[in-house]
Amino acid sequence: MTDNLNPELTTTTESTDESQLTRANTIVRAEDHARPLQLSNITIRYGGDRGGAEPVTVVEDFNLTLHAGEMHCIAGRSGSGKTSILTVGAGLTFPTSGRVLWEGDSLEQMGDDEIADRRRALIGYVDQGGALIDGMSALENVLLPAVPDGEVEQRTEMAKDLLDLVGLGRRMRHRPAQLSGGERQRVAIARALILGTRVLVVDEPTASLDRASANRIISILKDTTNDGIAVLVASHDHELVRLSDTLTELN
Ligand SMILES: Nc1ncnc2c1ncn2[C@@H]1O[C@H](COP(=O)(O)OP(=O)(O)OP(=O)(O)O)[C@@H](O)[C@H]1O
Repeated sequence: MTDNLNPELTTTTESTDESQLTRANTIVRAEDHARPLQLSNITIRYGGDRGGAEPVTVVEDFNLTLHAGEMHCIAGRSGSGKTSILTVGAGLTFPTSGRVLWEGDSLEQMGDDEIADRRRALIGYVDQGGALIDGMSALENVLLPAVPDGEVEQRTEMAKDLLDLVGLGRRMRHRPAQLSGGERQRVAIARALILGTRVLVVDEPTASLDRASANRIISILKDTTNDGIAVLVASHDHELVRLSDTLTELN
């Protein structure tokens, strides 16, 4: 794929200025663009509240630096903590201890509103199954993240381009029920890229897909990294593991 999935990214990385302005109006140093996501000494523990379920430590002292233009795969058996790490990295949940840094800034120093703003500008999250809204077309689903900022009109061409790039240019008016599992997953990936994402976080994107559909998803994720986007993916798919640039295997 030679087309650029992320025009905003090109604009910012081509600049030689030491500091750059992101959509969230935050000054980001150039070197921090190269490491959009870092997890430092992350421990995730669930339960243990008074009267609650038994405590379970899922992840202990976990470290990861995700680089721009790289696909990192978190592999491991079911229940090993892959989704837990993805949601912590995306700032959707908080670790029990440790630090999450987005472009060099620690989430500990941010309030809820700033985390939400920064997440919208930085991260596209595709959850397991890539849930879409049933009553909306593929195009409307892709444009959904642009609704809160009133940017639907301005992003419509980009949404069409993204659907083209994931091979669904002729299915824009189709609703999720009219698409296959792999096609729905591709719409979900396009939707996660619509705001000019620099980090694409994807949970088990090839689960329950046949080999051909799974390979198509993998090649879209690889193409995404060619545009400088960092991809963090949880998967036990051998082909995805093989094609990732870096790998963490959880026990
Ligand atoms: N909110 C929660 N409260 C208690 N336990 C939880 C919670 N969320 C996850 N867990 C437990 O933490 C462990 C890790 O879950 P997680 O979903 O991160 O694993 P996973 O590797 O993504 O699994 P899978 O491959 O099956 O999706 C599991 O044992 C799960 O039951």
